[in-house]
Amino acid sequence: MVVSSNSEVFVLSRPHGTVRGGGIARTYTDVDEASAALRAGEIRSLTGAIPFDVRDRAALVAPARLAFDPSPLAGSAPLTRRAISTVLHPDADEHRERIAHAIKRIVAGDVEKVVLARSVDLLLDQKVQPLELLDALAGGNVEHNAFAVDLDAATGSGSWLLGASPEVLLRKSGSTVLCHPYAGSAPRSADPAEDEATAKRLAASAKDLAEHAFVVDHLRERLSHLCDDVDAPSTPRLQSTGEVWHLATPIRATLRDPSTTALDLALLLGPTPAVCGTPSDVAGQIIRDVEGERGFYAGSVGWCDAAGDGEWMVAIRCLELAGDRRNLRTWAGGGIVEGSDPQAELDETGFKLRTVLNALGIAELP
Ligand SMILES: C=C(O[C@H]1C=CC=C(C(=O)O)[C@@H]1O)C(=O)O
Repeated sequence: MVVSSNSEVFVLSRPHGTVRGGGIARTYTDVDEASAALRAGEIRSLTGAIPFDVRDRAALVAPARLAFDPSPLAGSAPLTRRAISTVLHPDADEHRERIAHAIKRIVAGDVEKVVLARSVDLLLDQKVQPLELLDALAGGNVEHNAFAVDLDAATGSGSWLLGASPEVLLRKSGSTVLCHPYAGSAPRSADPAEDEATAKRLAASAKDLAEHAFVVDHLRERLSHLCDDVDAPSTPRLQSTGEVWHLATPIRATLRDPSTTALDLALLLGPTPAVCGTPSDVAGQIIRDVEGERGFYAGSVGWCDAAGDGEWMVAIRCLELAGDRRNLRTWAGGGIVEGSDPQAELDETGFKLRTVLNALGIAELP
């Protein structure tokens, strides 16, 4: 489809700068078609979102303009919306049961890790505009990470995907590929001593280290198909957002063919076991059976230019804002491994949901 519009359709704010896509030269719902058009030089760049299940409709746009600003978004204070209706999918009891069942499948040897998520539908008391919410998300993130993607190419309903993901699926520049996977979580605390103790417990938690290792192993293996010198430290580092402590590993690799595009790398690497599981096919099937369609949650969001350079984030800590600008859905998931505890995993979805709720100014869910 060839369409035209002058407005902004994509913004990605990162500590090293902000990328904006404006105007629409072409839209693509098929990732392979988009990737082929980019490689054939038919389009100069691509921005947008890839769904969790790559067979679903993507929201990719060849923008009329792709602009780079060397600063992240300054961000704004949180908004002051209230939720006048809240629906949880599923409720707490059912989520614990789903986790207990997943642990049984792991013990039975069917799967090693599976990431189970739940979602929350909110109706806001007042409309919120996508770029206004983007600023609030950027303001609430310590590194000013935030993204906003117009999903209209896929949904035709004027919806947007917005979030403040800390997790870099990949950043590609020339022949260098950087990944920064996150897996393993604990809540931040307002009490500095407790916060530090929580972080230390996370860094030493055998269950979280195992959960993390599945992601690093997957990335090493997938990168080795296209890269030499895949380099990752053997022990993850602690990283924090305002709401969550995480285990994270910086990975660096060198492409054998520097013309490989960032979009093709995103398709090769994602969805990683940080959002799906191990083995990927079995975990993906369990997720589809248990949760149904995830849409763009746990897919990826990013951009790619004519040289194939670009950056893609894992689409977590995010929400889909409906065309009416008052209805939205947000998600949170957690990696389930053999040592997981259903109540602790349920609590983890609670503190991960805070990223989006804090930006909206919503204090508590029922
Ligand atoms: C799947 C999510 O987080 C992933 C990223 C970091 C830590 C995770 C964890 O500890 O389970 C998840 O793998 C989410 O926030 O919805």
